[in-house]
Amino acid sequence: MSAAIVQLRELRCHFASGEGLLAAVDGVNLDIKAGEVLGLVGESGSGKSTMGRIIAGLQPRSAGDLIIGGQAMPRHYSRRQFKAMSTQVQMVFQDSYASLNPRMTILASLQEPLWSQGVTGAVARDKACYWLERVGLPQSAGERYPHELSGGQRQRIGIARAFIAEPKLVICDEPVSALDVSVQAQIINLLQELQTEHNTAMLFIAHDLAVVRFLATRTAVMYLGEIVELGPTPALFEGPRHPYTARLLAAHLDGNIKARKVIAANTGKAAGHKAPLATDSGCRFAPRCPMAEPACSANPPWLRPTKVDTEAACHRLADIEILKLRK
Ligand SMILES: Nc1ncnc2c1ncn2[C@@H]1O[C@H](COP(=O)(O)OP(=O)(O)OP(=O)(O)O)[C@@H](O)[C@H]1O
Ligand SMILES: N[C@@H](CCC(=O)N[C@@H](CS)C(=O)NCC(=O)O)C(=O)O
Repeated sequence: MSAAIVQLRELRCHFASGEGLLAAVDGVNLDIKAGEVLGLVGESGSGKSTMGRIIAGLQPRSAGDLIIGGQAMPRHYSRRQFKAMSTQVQMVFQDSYASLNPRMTILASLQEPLWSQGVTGAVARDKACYWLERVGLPQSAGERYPHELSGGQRQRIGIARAFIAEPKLVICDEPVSALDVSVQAQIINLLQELQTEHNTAMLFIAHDLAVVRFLATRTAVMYLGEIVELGPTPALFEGPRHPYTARLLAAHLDGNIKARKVIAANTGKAAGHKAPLATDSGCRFAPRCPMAEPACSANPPWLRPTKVDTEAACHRLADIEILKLRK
């Protein structure tokens, strides 16, 4: 069992909203292990980006512990603490402009993470030149500015910039969803190559379940601020135990457009489904769950081991396992 790079313990992030405190992340316990690719899926508004941003130090948490490389992280970082943390954790954003300074050349942007670690001069420049080539760009691109590159090229730079200082974890938040379909696969392949080459752990946030199934060793499913199912990707995709996971997979993987529309109409933001308030009790999925019983709305379920080596937070787990075995 490899060591955990990141440990989340009862992690919470609440935002003030008109109706009260909105629980974007609500009591998440999770380890990200060295060298693993952990997929994070769930509908829009389930708290995936917020969780990624908290781990990357871009969003303060409201409560709970964030432990990186065995060290408890503060809620608010000083400049020095942020620098130290970012040697271990880097992020690739959906919007490739987000990590690049428009006034800096590509070569300078690539060197920035090295400079902040005290690596400068020819050593930093040579490394940047190496990475430019490694992500498939011509050396001449180093002299350009972000707006002079295509979206795909810019994302390659975003990736190079995340990997250049050899972090232990790279968080990818929807890294290809803003790109042309024709370049998405190339970027996914590049991420996979680099992850394997450097044995970097990756938290991979995506709506595209097929991509997560392809890339991730383990997958976590989030629903309204909570992890409802977690486990090895093949087991989770082949034998989902949580009714929400089953529904998510059915809608996305069957390519069933009608089902997808029904789900969209019944889920999260799209349906005006209420975001969870910090005071809500019971299972968050109960109002939409075909298996729900009155008890489901009374107490919150917790993650429990299933018979297929995953964990699911569902009060009806025992019945679901029996149903699955009968099939
Ligand atoms: N800075 C903020 N202030 C107030 N509410 C926020 C803030 N950031 C996120 N939220 C809310 O927190 C919830 C979780 O948002 P988050 O972006 O983490 O979800 P997500 O699963 O990443 O969604 P998507 O897949 O659409 O990116 C949403 O209800 C969102 O509106
Ligand atoms: N003046 C440039 C130097 C850039 C540089 O070193 N470029 C690399 C490629 S990324 C190179 O080998 N250039 C060709 C050369 O120096 O002969 C800068 O620092 O911005």
